[in-house]
Amino acid sequence: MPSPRRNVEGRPLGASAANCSSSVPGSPAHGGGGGGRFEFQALLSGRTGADPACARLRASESPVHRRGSFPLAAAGPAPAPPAPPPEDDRMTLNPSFLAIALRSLLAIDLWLSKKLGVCAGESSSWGSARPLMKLLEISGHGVPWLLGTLYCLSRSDSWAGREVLMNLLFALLLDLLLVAAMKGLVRRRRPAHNQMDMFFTLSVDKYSFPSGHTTRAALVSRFILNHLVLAIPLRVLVVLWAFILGLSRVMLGRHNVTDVAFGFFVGYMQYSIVDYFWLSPHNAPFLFVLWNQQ
Ligand SMILES: CC(C)=CCC/C(C)=C/CC/C(C)=C/CC/C(C)=C/COP(=O)(O)O
Repeated sequence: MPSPRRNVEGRPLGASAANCSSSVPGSPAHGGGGGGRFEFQALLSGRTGADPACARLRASESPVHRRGSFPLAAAGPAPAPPAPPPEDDRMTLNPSFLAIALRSLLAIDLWLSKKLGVCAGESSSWGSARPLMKLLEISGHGVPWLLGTLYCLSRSDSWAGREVLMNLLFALLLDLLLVAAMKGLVRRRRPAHNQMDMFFTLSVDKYSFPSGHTTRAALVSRFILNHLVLAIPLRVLVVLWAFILGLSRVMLGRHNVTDVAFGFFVGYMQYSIVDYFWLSPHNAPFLFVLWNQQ
């Protein structure tokens, strides 16, 4: 004897639902094999069927409604539960499409990051390039940038130079603060193939999203390009440095690709913040007077 149709929870489907001959692919009547498939197909086709009664029945089989878990094939005719309009369904189904897209992106991210992590260890395929990558790492570290800026500020004898350096210092501190906040909020672990042998880290640096080196590289390079008069080859070099530094984070196995991509975006936007709140002797005279008294 053929076994009755069952929904994904294994409960037998009511005859009324199974009999709804549907033009909607993926519906149980279409042989779609369950509410999940129907949900995805409905999402793609953007319609729930011509017959409102059938649409209501199919909607009641969708996982959204299954959560309420009322048995469709309970003995005897049960009154149909009040179903929300199909528009509501589409609104609640959309997030699962987003979840599928995000999960796929994450899977590609992890796969690509592992493939690109060719300097993650001495025995990796590009392990001999690891010392060079670590040198690049130091070139984008917060400590040399902060100490270098403070040193230049102490040696600067022009107001214009001091103004630029003061804003660079502000930019570097803002970057440290924002990246620490984001890492603490997202708490994404570094890739499994990373060796935690980084020079001078903060406690949040056990997390990887976004890459602090990359935000700094994007911020500092945009800052330099906007405030230093440089010959074209040097400008190209600055952009290349930022790009290679970002790439080296993935090659060293420190980060996934999305940490670095988002890091570039964050660093770029941080410069816009710094530019908007640009400190000058007019809007922050106390800073410049304080510095003059040193
Ligand atoms: C010197 C002044 C004015 C202030 C010091 C402020 C301070 C606490 C500086 C700490 C600098 C620091 C340790 C930065 C961490 C850099 C780092 C390892 C980031 C991680 O980068 P990621 O690309 O791996 O995310």
